[in-house]
Amino acid sequence: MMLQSSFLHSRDACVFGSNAAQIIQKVTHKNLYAIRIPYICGDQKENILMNEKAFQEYYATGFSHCYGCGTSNEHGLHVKSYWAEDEPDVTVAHFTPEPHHTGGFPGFVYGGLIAAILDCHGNGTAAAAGYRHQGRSMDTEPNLRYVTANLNLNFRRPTPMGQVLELRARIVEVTDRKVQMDISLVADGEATVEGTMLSVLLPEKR
Ligand SMILES: CC(C)(COP(=O)(O)OP(=O)(O)OC[C@H]1O[C@@H](n2cnc3c(N)ncnc32)[C@H](O)[C@@H]1OP(=O)(O)O)[C@@H](O)C(=O)NCCC(=O)NCCSC(=O)Cc1ccccc1
Repeated sequence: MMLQSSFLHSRDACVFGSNAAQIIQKVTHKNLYAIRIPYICGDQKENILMNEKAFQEYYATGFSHCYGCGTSNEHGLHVKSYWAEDEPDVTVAHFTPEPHHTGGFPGFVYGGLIAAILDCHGNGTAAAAGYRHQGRSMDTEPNLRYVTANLNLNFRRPTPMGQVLELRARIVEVTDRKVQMDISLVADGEATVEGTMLSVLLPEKR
């Protein structure tokens, strides 16, 4: 089977065996940063993860306990963000809500959870954008730490449970201190939540 990049984007694709191995090879060879992990099924998923580090996995230990995205928080949501494959200023993360993440509206996701995961995706994106702005990779010192200064969300329609949700951020402006983004949450190919976010770089001493 020919490996097409569109294949990697196909929403419900489930890749097994040699196809998954081919994808891993391609990822390693081209050093791609964004593969849609939820579209890969089975044990091979772990192999893909090993080849690609999420923005949050670069956070310094002292900053890795965030409830939304900290790799060291065993009770956390573990949002993991990556550069999108074909859009240089766009990042993506995927999140599958658990049954207890529902809101008061049965069958739909709790809005506060949506805000939390978009917030973490936005701050991860800001960090990645900040390093890129400084022309260095995320594993170099000093660490750049961004916090939310402003988060505006419009909940356009209810977000359904029981499926992988895509979190997206588009970088609008990067300065030495701030990263402005458009953010959205996509379910079933449709944006259910859209908004903007401003992340501000914390001074090193904080
Ligand atoms: C640090 C700061 C955000 C900014 O204060 P300072 O350091 O004194 O800096 P200063 O005020 O000089 O502003 C700098 C620039 O920014 C601009 N600007 C600022 N605000 C706004 C605004 N609202 N709207 C628009 N613009 C605004 C301001 O005009 C200026 O622009 P300029 O350079 O002149 O063009 C402070 O207000 C704060 O600590 N807030 C609490 C943050 C917090 O607790 N967040 C939640 C916890 S984080 C979390 O949970 C998520 C997470 C997940 C995963 C991983 C990581 C995190």
